Amino acid sequence: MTARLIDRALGRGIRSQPLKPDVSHNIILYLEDITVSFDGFRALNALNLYIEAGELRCIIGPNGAGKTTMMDVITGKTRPDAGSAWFGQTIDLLAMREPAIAEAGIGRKFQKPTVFGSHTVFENLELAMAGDKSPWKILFAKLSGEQLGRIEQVLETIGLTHERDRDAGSLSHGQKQWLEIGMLLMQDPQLLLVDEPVAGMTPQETERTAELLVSLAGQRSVVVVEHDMDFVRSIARKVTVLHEGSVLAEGSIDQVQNDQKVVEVYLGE
Ligand SMILES: Nc1ncnc2c1ncn2[C@@H]1O[C@H](COP(=O)(O)OP(=O)(O)OP(=O)(O)O)[C@@H](O)[C@H]1O
Repeated sequence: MTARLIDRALGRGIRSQPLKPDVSHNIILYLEDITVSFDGFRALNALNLYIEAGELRCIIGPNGAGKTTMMDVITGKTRPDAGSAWFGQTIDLLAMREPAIAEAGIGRKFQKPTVFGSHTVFENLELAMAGDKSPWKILFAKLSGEQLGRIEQVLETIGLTHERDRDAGSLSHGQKQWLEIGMLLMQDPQLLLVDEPVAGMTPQETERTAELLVSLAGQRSVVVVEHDMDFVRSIARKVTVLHEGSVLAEGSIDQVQNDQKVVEVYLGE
């Protein structure tokens, strides 16, 4: 068996160490010919999508284009009828369940923040570090210097250092969203999927979120699904437009906004 086949076999099988994506070809996510049908209706239709290592990609598309379904396939929530999904060169996402996919390094931020309101910002990050260990154990255990350092680093990244002792429930909507991104960062994901991050945010919060997402890319890949075109313009280098379960256009925001097919799809909404 070649090394690649052994790696692939490991991706499917029992393992003692968490898998890390092999991005030696500079691609962190491969979706190829992914089709998902719901009662005969194709939510995804032979979708092909490639995300580069360190890239910040925005996914746009009219309602029902398949954006959520695509995220569901990547995270293992929905099984496609056909196609393949690889995390780097060696990790076969379609052979894994949701927790194993998260553990391999794919984090997903849903639209609605789900922080623990009666715990402080700091404790929320501590709890996020626990993974599948008992939350009580983590809250009452003494943190190692390394763990403390990681929490402080994440607090800095999400701009909540000065709010560390505040109950998460008393944060603004934007701050809660950043805390939840911070909770995902505690698991050090290599691919972060973010669903409509600026919905309901003030203009200042939106601007801060743009800076945060831009700062996260590079060390990891970030895929953002967003309807707010001004926001997309402010962060994206490359935009993918989905329509009827396939890629309609891909390129810079100017390229896709001037693409006749894209104009027709949005005008026809
Ligand atoms: N569980 C399901 N059962 C049946 N149909 C579904 C299911 N999930 C999604 N669909 C359909 O699949 C299509 C794609 O839905 P999806 O939610 O992926 O689109 P979207 O691009 O995320 O849309 P929006 O921007 O409105 O969130 C829609 O027509 C939707 O009604």
